[in-house]
Amino acid sequence: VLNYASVHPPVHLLRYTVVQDISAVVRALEQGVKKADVDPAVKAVVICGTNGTFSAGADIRGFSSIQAGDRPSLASVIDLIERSEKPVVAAIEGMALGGALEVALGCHYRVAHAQAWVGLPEVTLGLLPGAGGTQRLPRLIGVPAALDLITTGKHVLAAEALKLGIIDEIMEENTIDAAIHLANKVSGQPLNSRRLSLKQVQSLPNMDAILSEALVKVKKQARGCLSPEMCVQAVKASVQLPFTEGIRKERELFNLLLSSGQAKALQYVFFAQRAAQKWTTSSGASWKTASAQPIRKVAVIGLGTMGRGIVTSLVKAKMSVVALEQDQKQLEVGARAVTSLLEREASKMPWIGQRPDACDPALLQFTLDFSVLQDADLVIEAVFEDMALKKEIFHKLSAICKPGSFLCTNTSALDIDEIASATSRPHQVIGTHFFSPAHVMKLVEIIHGRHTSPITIATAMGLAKTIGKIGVVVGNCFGFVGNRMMAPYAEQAVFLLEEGCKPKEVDQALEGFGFNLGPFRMLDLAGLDVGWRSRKGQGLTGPKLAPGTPARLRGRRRYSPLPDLLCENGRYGQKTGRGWYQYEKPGARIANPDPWLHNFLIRYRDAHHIKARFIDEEEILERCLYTLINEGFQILDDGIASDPEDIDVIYIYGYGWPKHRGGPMFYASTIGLPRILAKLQKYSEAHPDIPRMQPSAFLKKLVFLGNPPLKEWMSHAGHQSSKL
Ligand SMILES: CC(C)(COP(=O)(O)OP(=O)(O)OC[C@H]1O[C@@H](n2cnc3c(N)ncnc32)[C@H](O)[C@@H]1OP(=O)(O)O)[C@@H](O)C(=O)NCCC(=O)NCCSC(=O)C[C@@H](O)CCCCCCCCCCCCC(=O)O
Ligand SMILES: NC(=O)c1ccc[n+]([C@@H]2O[C@H](COP(=O)([O-])OP(=O)(O)OC[C@H]3O[C@@H](n4cnc5c(N)ncnc54)[C@H](O)[C@@H]3O)[C@@H](O)[C@H]2O)c1
Repeated sequence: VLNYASVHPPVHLLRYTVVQDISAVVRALEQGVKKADVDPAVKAVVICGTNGTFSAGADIRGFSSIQAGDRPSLASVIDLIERSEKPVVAAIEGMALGGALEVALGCHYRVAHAQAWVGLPEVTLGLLPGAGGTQRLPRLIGVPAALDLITTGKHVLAAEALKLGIIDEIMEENTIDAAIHLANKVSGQPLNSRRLSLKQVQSLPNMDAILSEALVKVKKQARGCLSPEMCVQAVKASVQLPFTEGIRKERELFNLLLSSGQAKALQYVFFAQRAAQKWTTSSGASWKTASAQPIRKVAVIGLGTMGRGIVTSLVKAKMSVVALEQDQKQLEVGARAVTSLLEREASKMPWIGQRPDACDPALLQFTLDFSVLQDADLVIEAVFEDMALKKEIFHKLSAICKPGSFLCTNTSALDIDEIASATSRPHQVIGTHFFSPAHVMKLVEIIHGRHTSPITIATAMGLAKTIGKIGVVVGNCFGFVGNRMMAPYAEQAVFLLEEGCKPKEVDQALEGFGFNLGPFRMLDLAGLDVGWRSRKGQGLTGPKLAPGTPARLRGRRRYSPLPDLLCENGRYGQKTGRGWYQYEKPGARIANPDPWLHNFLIRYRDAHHIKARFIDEEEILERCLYTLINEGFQILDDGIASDPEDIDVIYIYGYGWPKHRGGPMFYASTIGLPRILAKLQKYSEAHPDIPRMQPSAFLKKLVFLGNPPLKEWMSHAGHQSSKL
């Protein structure tokens, strides 16, 4: 809320706070500007924020209550600012995001502190800059740069903003004084050349191509998310239409997005991600009371698929890292892989490559010697998914590492308590489950065992934040949250192959839904051997399987041996160049359908007397997604996740669930729980041997209670005390 307006004669200073209720600020800005306009003692106006911050833009929570016809609109007040006959200067400290940058674009001059940053992040909230930003920015900095900022929502620092022409001056200190000085200096000068609405967008010979290429690019990346495409359309309007008509088009597109379910979903994710940082446990420990210990040196054990990505993430965050392997050959392979990942990352971020301190080799040490781990503040184990091996390593670590060291495991599913039992410090043992590829994926599931201390949880969460990841605290059970839900999803995908689908058909349906990768491409990337090892560990296949067990049954449950058969044929996915697809060579990324696999599936169905049938996209989606969601309800009821938001954050940042669909639990709430229940009932009747299709008791209860909104679900959960 505009909380302070004081006169620094002859400059009128308008201050407003960080995140604003649009209507209150808009009203206050309107009054302030009008007052300054009519006061003959005022020669110029400076608009600034409080406490070193210009503004983070509109209050996102307020969007749900914006009514058509809300007056005065932010856009009209920005017009008022621009039309003012007295120069208006924006003094930007901290950040100017969204509507705040739009206010600054309405000002005649913009001065920023060197540490300030600006951006139009609306696209990430399922919207577009709705107060003239899509029309003024292209007029100020040209179409290509405006498209880049508006369609990605990226923030730029003052120096870059100056280069782009967004701001006029950078100050090392005292931005407001500098703005007042500038306002005094320009007072009385003509303002038309400073009014962006009067400017033409700079014409370019290849403008049509720029706009159509931008459209193709955003459509390809958006996976069904509408806002980037609408942003391009709005910028296109700035090129093709006069300012006022462009503004009308911007408003039309904004309203369309505002009323779309996608904007609601993306705004839900914004808050869910933040809520996930505020963890609590049933013992009363929480983010408020537990403080993270400083972590300077981290050791990573195992430089396979996951270890190398984890090391890369740590080095990128400038942490000192020791990486350990089991033998010289693996160490060399791992070291080469890390080096190449770091080089690739540096080439993606040239500004890092230019910094002399970037990826300092002194920060990274490769070793075969466990004793080097002695002074590590925190160790992350990423060896094979094998309980005996992990326990052996944790036993060793417990003896070698200094008493304060935290011991983390990257296990995908194994019991944290059992791993901790191999140490003399179970309170310092925790799961830090990174996702593949670990240098890219944002999620780390933080799994605490029965004895894990609050400080250990806080430290693991702190480490995740330091390296730019999103930690979500979950309870300990087989597969935790993400993989426990992934199991019925992947199981359905394989059952669909048995029944007649091809991997590509299943992947296409789920990629069409918006996933980064369909289940088979994802499994090939992660490595089929990881699941195989786990199934062998559980006695579902391999030497521990009781002789005479039918190939497609485990107990009375349907089982598909297809993934095991692939592994027995040496098909581990991308790493071996063959999996559910074929690849040009081991490690190559482009998945091509493999005739061998299709023939293999035909022979498999014949051998098991399965009659292939046509399965439509609706059935593929419902069976894969609704069984996953069903497990999510079970997880909530068991207290393994503390709320649906945590599950959604896990799925968006760990499994490539399309953000504009808000995560599986949010998606379920938009479909309606009665429909999910009815479909699960239908499929479980058709497949009584798939217990994971039987609707969870918690889902049934919520439907019985009248399908309450997601925010109320947990008040009906069955568990007495959270396992978290
Ligand atoms: C600001 C950040 C960079 C800070 O990051 P940091 O890591 O320091 O902290 P947190 O992220 O943890 O945040 C702390 C705390 O603050 C909450 N919060 C942050 N930003 C917002 C916000 N914008 N709104 C609400 N709450 C916010 C956050 O949730 C945390 O609290 P919590 O309790 O959850 O822990 C970072 O937070 C950040 O990036 N924020 C988002 C910034 C952003 O996206 N800004 C843009 C907002 S959208 C906008 O400005 C839209 C404009 O284009 C204006 C459009 C005007 C529309 C008017 C048109 C109406 C049309 C209606 C139809 C009428 C028809 C007619 O009249 O004709
Ligand atoms: N691959 C994935 O997508 C994925 C995702 C999340 C978690 N995980 C989990 O991460 C862990 C590692 O999986 P991965 O896919 O990286 O396996 P991987 O087979 O690619 O790599 C394991 C590495 O550990 C090394 N190793 C084995 N024993 C060792 C020892 N005694 N000392 C030092 N190094 C040793 C191996 O040489 C190998 O390089 C597993 O627990 C797995 O379940 C895997």
